[in-house]
Amino acid sequence: MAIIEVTGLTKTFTSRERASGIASSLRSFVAPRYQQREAVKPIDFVLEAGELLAFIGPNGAGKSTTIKMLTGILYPTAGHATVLGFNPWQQRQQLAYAIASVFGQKSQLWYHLPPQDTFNLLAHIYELDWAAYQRRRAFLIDVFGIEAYIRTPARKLSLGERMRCELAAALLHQPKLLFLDEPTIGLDVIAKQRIRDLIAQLNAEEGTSIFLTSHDAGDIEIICRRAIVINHGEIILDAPVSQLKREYLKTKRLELLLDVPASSVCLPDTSHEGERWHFRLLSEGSKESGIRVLKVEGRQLILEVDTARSPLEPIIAALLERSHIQDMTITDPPMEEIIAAIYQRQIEPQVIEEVRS
Ligand SMILES: Nc1ncnc2c1ncn2[C@@H]1O[C@H](COP(=O)(O)OP(=O)(O)OP(=O)(O)O)[C@@H](O)[C@H]1O
Repeated sequence: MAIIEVTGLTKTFTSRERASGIASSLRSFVAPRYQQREAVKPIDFVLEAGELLAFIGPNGAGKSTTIKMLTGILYPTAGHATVLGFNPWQQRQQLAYAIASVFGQKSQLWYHLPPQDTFNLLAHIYELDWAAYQRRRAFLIDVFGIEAYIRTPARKLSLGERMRCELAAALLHQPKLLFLDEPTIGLDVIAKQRIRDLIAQLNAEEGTSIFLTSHDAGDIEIICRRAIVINHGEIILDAPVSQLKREYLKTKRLELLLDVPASSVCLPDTSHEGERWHFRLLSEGSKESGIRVLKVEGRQLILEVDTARSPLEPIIAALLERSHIQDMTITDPPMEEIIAAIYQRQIEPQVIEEVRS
């Protein structure tokens, strides 16, 4: 069953051009000039019940604008959408009882109140049956492991503790659809993993559909099954996350701080391409190993590893044979790079076709 149906949904913002200087300001006051920005071009998609969707794209792509239209905060310029059978901008109040949203960058807990008081307030706002609410609250406190924090004012909680409370608060009224905007931003590795596990558990046990936006490729890989990629207001890819992983999320970035000069443990091959060198892991690596050196500076070494061709463990083991690793981080490529790769992949066949014809 489809819970979100979007056809030709469009949003164009019109804003007044601001002039600098008194004369120009006066002129623009008398004869204002407007500029238009197409934040979301006509987009179409359907989300089925129980799906875990990543709605991703670089800064300014149109993600928040789309979410705002789907939650009834913004009127679209054109197009249609139904969310759980409601027209979001005409039936915003009814829709609010069936959905929830959690923003990593914006707390929805009352800042000076302990989460427990916020929970009680939300129970009144959502007009929940008090006995059912208490059972639900006890269940969420247990699942989210937040018993120790719910009597502490939200402002005194760590970001990870607060995010768990935010999620619990959003789920009190058992929404069928949860919008998550950067739910793990600023969290450490352990806290991120905890939030991701909880979201996956929620989907598996309660069938809650997830509409997630994030710049963290880890959120997308671990939580979601399907990804819609939006850029400049247009959907450029709608594919299973497994395909995205296979084709675009296959590299990891390995940043190391060694106790010896990085150049002494790696031998740049003579066949380097521009700024990027092929990497010979002394006797073990080769050009075909799927490893690229991105930076060799002092004791810092940054590698990009195609994990489908070269697992990380032997690389780390080989480096440990030659040096002590003082610090190490393993990250996913930035979202901007993933989008650039998607574009390149889409443009290449067109270019080949154009050259052929
Ligand atoms: N109220 C507004 N008035 C004018 N332009 C706006 C308004 N809100 C958003 N925009 C513009 O619309 C475009 C899309 O913005 P949007 O916030 O949807 O992007 P986003 O994908 O959510 O980006 P981010 O990842 O940075 O949050 C941007 O160019 C932005 O400047």
